[in-house]
Amino acid sequence: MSSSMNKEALHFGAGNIGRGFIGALLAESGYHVTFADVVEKLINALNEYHSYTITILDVDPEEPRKEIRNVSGVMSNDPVALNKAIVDADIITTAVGPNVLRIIARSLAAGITARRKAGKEYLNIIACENMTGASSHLQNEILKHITDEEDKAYMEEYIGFPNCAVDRIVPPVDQAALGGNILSVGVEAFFEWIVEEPAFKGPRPEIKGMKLTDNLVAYVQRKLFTLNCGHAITAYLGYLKGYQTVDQSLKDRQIEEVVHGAMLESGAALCKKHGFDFEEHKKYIEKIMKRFRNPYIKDDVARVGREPLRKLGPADRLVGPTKMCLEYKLPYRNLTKGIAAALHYDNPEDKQSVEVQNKIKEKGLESVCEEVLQFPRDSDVTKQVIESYNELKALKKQTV
Ligand SMILES: NC(=O)C1=CN([C@@H]2O[C@H](COP(=O)(O)OP(=O)(O)OC[C@H]3O[C@@H](n4cnc5c(N)ncnc54)[C@H](O)[C@@H]3O)[C@@H](O)[C@H]2O)C=CC1
Ligand SMILES: O=P(O)(O)OC[C@H]1O[C@](O)(CO)[C@@H](O)[C@@H]1O
Repeated sequence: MSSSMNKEALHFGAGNIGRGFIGALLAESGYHVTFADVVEKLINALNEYHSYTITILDVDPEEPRKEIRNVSGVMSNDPVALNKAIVDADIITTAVGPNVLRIIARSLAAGITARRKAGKEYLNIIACENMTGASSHLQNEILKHITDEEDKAYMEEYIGFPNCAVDRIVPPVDQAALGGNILSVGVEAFFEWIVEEPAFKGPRPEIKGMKLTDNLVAYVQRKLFTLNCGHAITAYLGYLKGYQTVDQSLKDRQIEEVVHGAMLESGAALCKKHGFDFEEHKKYIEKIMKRFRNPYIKDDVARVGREPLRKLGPADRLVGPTKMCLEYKLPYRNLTKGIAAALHYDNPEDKQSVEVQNKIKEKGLESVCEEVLQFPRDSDVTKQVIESYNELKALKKQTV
């Protein structure tokens, strides 16, 4: 560690979660936070103001605004400055999106070599993304760039990659309406950051709001298969019916029923798999429904539904819980409706949506179920998805 008075954190991704959640917790825990990003105006603003404002978008927040101080920025594509930040860091976190982890891995590999040469010891790198095993994935990507045996041994001994679950809704906001600047961010009051304790190397960092667990997979799946699952289904059904935001979509009883039903279905499987108490889990679902309805958060269905190809992946928020239901022979009718709605998601501004639509046109729905969802042809689950897909065609015609 640099010194107990001057702890250094490097956070990749000065976006919504970076500024509104993880970077903020690190700064509030006494770290100087360097944000690495590719957006020059964000980095310039961080280096000009060294602070920014967080507004809590919620009913009666205890503290409506917070000033986050002791922050700066570095361009992620400036190898010299970034390398120095990696060498100086006591902790590194990311919130860049799962697809970008592969890109930052090269710089992290170079930084790890530089740390070894500088005689630095323990470092933990925590990827805070909506993805199961994001830090392990980053570790594998970094290892692809580490060829020197000494570096490999050093990484094994000194660099930890604890996986985590991150939960806080941080949508893009109208920064002018918040009375702020380009760095201003609006967040819901709720947050949960749960990190895999056994994977840390060296002393555990003390970070306000970070909870440690030795059963991380259970918490990642609980969050991904409940909050993100329900959120995605709301977004895809909402888009199909012509709604703009999550809260508008949930005022539609038809949508609300499917979303709630899907979360109960995934919940039954999660309780079987991980031993959560079902009554407690139902309360968790109700709290999430309340968070989705937060009138102060205008979350665009296009943001929540972004990148449907990723969201339709076999371990992700829609297919993942459906497979879990299949494993325990539990019903999954609402989940397949959600999958079908995602397969209908036709937004020309979203590259992955265009890709999915083209695949369906070129190869047919059944092949897409096999290739993307990895459901066997002729299986009951594929039949249910196709049936729901055809039912939703009618819904599409009665757009509001
Ligand atoms: N916004 C939310 O409510 C939540 C998001 N997440 C997850 O957090 C991650 C980030 O999401 P958001 O903050 O919403 O996205 P965002 O788009 O607001 O932020 C991502 C940031 O990463 C930056 N970036 C892209 N390439 C980069 C690179 N090579 N080096 C450094 N920075 C780079 C972008 O310029 C952007 O500022 C995603 O994995 C998301 O699933 C998780 C929980 C909540
Ligand atoms: O960030 P992703 O994985 O694209 O998905 C969006 C989801 O992530 C969140 O931004 C945070 O969990 C939710 O608001 C939403 O369900």
